[in-house]
Amino acid sequence: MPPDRLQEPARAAALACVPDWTPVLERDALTRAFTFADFNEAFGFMARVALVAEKQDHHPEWTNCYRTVSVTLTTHDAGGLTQKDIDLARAIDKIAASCP
Ligand SMILES: C[C@H](O)[C@H](O)[C@H]1CNC2=NC(N)=NC(=O)C2=N1
Repeated sequence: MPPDRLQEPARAAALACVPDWTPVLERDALTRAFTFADFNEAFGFMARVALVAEKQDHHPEWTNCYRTVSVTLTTHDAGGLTQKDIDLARAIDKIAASCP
């Protein structure tokens, strides 16, 4: 059973928890870019996020160009944003905050 898409007013409250992420309205997704000191740090971030994504069974759409990792989150099974995206975004923010 896919999780329910976030609807107002819960959607606004959920988005307030991830203020550094930008809504992608045409996809009902969230996106954020992270830039690190070098490629090694960027890849280390990705490795840590990958483990959390697997644990949450919720996976990012992402690209990496040298020091930058661009992450987009949406719930494919639901066709839009769910609480799983918010939870993963917050986990990703914590990982990024702990990187040098
Ligand atoms: C079978 C497995 O639980 C599902 O395919 C999970 C895997 N990871 C996922 N990740 C994301 N972003 N959206 C999903 O709907 C999703 N579904």
